[in-house]
Amino acid sequence: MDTIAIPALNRPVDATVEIPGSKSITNRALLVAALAQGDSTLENALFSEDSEYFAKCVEQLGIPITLHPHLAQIQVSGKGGDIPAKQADLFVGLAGTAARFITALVALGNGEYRLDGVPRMRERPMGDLVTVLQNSGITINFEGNSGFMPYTIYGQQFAGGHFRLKANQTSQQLSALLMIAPYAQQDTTIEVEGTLVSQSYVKMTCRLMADFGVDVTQTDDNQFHIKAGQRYQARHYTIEPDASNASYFFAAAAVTGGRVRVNHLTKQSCQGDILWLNVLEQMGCQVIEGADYTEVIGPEQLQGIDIDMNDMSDLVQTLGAIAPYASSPVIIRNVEHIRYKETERIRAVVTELRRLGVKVEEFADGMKIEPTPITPAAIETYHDHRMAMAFAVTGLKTPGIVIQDPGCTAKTFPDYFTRFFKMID
Ligand SMILES: O=C(O)C1=C[C@@H](OP(=O)(O)O)[C@@H](O)[C@H](O)C1
Ligand SMILES: C=C(OP(=O)(O)O)C(=O)O
Repeated sequence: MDTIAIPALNRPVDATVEIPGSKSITNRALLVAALAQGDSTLENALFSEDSEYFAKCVEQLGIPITLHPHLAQIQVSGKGGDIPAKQADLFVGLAGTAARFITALVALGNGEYRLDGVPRMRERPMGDLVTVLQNSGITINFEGNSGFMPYTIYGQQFAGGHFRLKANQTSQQLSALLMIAPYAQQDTTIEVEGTLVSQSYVKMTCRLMADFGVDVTQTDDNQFHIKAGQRYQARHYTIEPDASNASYFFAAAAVTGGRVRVNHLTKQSCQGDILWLNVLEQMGCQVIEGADYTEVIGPEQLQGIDIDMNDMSDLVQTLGAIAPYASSPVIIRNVEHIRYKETERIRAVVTELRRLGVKVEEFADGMKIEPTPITPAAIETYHDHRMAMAFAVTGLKTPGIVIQDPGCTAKTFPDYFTRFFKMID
């Protein structure tokens, strides 16, 4: 297996970086542009496994897509809600957004659509979404366990109506239903039953829908109404840099007492993970906001923090990876749902921190990390891009840290290590 050795720096980083487009915005924009009538152009789109699987699925459904990777541009020729393909065998890799959003998209078609992913994708929750589709009259055949991929959906223009949906393991199933609902046969109301995790991503969904001309009415935190007959408008759309992927670069400034500027990303971002800047401020960093950039300046000594990360759970690994360098414990709470992501993330972070000799206590919904001197080790990444990207930052302060299978960053950030090494050049 490939590995990358991270060279420890005995100086602060001092760099300005560009981060590729947001995965979450790219895949939402691909979906709504596919449903719009006519040509949309997505600028600063992400080119990575997650977005490429998504684009390929949309194309297989008969909606033309032209990829211009060198321009970071994608053109989508939307079919106004029509799904031309009557049959498709679709593969989503490990992309949770593709799995959930494409499942919902094919429910609008009139045909037979088989969906599958990598083995871990077959374990990730789909059940609450497919139950709503079944309750609306759509037939789904599961090849293995009920509620999990692989399955075949017999689409027949989603009926809409009133549904209850659980969203305590992932918010993506709610986002998926919201985005197809304008094309349902009747108005749709979705009532979230119990806890809604990752709320910031649902806000992002409503924002993208509004940007493409569709309204969602929210009567309270858990009730969403979408009028049938609304239509997305094709348009030119510029995608923000990925705030989750910017977190590693800001973290590099934080741990080395250095300075990192990320261009084209500001606190006005529609991505919940922009809250990472507040986390770093609370840990002692200085954040400078420019008109079209944000800069983080790290302190001499990071402080610990006690934080609910439910709304920014993709950052648990970033915080976990820098936590041992804080002067007091870091406590991460309310993220039980990260056990269902690319890997069982609470277990993965705890295991790898312990491999580095760090004192960590695991909770059902988080962990407590004590300030501990680190013993270098080879970090296992469990096919999870965020394990590789986050623990590379740990390696900037302790000589001898090695990242196994660095290629797993291809999921959302194929040239992460090129940019990471440029930052410390
Ligand atoms: O809707 C989205 O784009 C996402 C929602 C979050 O997932 P959960 O809702 O499963 O927490 C996040 O972890 C994922 O990276 C992207
Ligand atoms: C959880 C993630 O991805 P997804 O759920 O979209 O596969 C992620 O990118 O950290």
